[in-house]
Amino acid sequence: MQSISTLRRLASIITDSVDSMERVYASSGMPLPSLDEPFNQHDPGEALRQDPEVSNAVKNIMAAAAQISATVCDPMRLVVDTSRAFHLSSCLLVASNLDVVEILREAGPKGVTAEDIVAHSHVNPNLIARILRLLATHHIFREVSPGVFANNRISSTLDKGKSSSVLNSNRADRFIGSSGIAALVEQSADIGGKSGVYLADSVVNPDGVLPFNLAYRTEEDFFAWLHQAENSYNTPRFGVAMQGTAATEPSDLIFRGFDWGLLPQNETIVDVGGGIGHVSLTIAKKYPHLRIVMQDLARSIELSKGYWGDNFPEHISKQMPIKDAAVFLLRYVLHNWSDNQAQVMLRHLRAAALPTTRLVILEKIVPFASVEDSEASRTKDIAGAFRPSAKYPLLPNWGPATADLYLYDLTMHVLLGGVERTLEGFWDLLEPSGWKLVEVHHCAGSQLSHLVAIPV
Ligand SMILES: C[S@@+](CC[C@H](N)C(=O)[O-])C[C@H]1O[C@@H](n2cnc3c(N)ncnc32)[C@H](O)[C@@H]1O
Repeated sequence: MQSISTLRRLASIITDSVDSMERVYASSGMPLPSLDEPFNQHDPGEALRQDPEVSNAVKNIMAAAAQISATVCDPMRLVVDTSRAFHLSSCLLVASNLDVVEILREAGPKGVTAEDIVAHSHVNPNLIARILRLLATHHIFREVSPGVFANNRISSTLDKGKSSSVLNSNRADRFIGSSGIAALVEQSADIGGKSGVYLADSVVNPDGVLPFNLAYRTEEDFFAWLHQAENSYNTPRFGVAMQGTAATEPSDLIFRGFDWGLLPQNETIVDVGGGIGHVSLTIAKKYPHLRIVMQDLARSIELSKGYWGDNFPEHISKQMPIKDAAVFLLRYVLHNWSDNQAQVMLRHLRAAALPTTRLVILEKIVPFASVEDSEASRTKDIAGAFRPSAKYPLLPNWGPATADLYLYDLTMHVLLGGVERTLEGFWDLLEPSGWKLVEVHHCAGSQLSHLVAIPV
């Protein structure tokens, strides 16, 4: 009985959420983007997903739909299907590697046969059809008629924006100028995927060797390995993949927390581990009165000079002082490292900080999958820290609607021994390193938060 009443409550969460989405879309005079049409990032209907009412409804629908499926399914089948979920990741990698999305874009909505998709390669068309069918079954691509495939809203996000012939003739530059989603997907499914299958071996490894090191038979850490000369394809792909992480976020996310505009003329922002510098470039374009200093490994700095040269040539910093920093910006940096390693870095930054320096961390803050007693937490007095949980019977963290947090967490672990932290985890990291967490900004429509710390 209880299961049926829970099922009804979940179903009504979905109905109520669809009603509120309908209201917002109708009052904005926009249709909801169709699953069957290619994704258009300039469609105002896509931007409307950032509306707080819509983003809340989306989370509720995703969480309730997944919970209904888990409630009604054959549990043995669900657990066996989950053990084979890695096929989805590797099929996505095949589709992206072979530029299937661009070939399908050129073919249009009627689609194209698997034979035509691989006409210029030695790839087996039957196998490609099976690979695309698995993806289409999960709403990535459409099988418009038997053996004929077309893009849909999900698959087309992989579009690198070039013709298939250009992509085919210059593989080295295939990600340059793209949104970064294909690079992110390939980095995740390729190096992340190969590493991930070693998790079980690594967990019981007596020397604690990480999955990445087992998979790639190397003793170097992921970044040192990535920057080796023989990985010249993977290094720029990683840089563009980081841009892809920004493409999955609201485009103004960097301006939805710490107020960069309050920094006086010529103040310095040090983009620590800034990669190609796509985040600080966004800040520099809006606030050209600020100085940006990039700090990263030599090869990343080289790539960042090319990227800034193309996008904002007059603003490239030629020097690397960090003693006068107004802000140390760390986006997706601390999560790469274990607590011990991250504390070493934070202590170095503390030693270089002025009393007025701010540490601005952009990372995901991981909630528990259970109810949290926020009043009992030592982080309860931090301004902006409170974040609501989903209401029963939904999982408090909205279940699979926030799965990216936990997928990132394990990605960081398998590659680097890194970790996505809870808010208390950040507190415990910062406090012994000489920093006090004073503000948190959770951003609507995003899992990425701004955490602001001051030197103590
Ligand atoms: C996950 S990426 C984040 C890049 C960028 N902050 C962003 O948000 O797109 C981590 C960055 O840390 C850099 N990194 C790794 N080890 C480093 C080191 N020892 N010194 C400086 N940077 C390092 C990597 O090259 C990479 O660009």
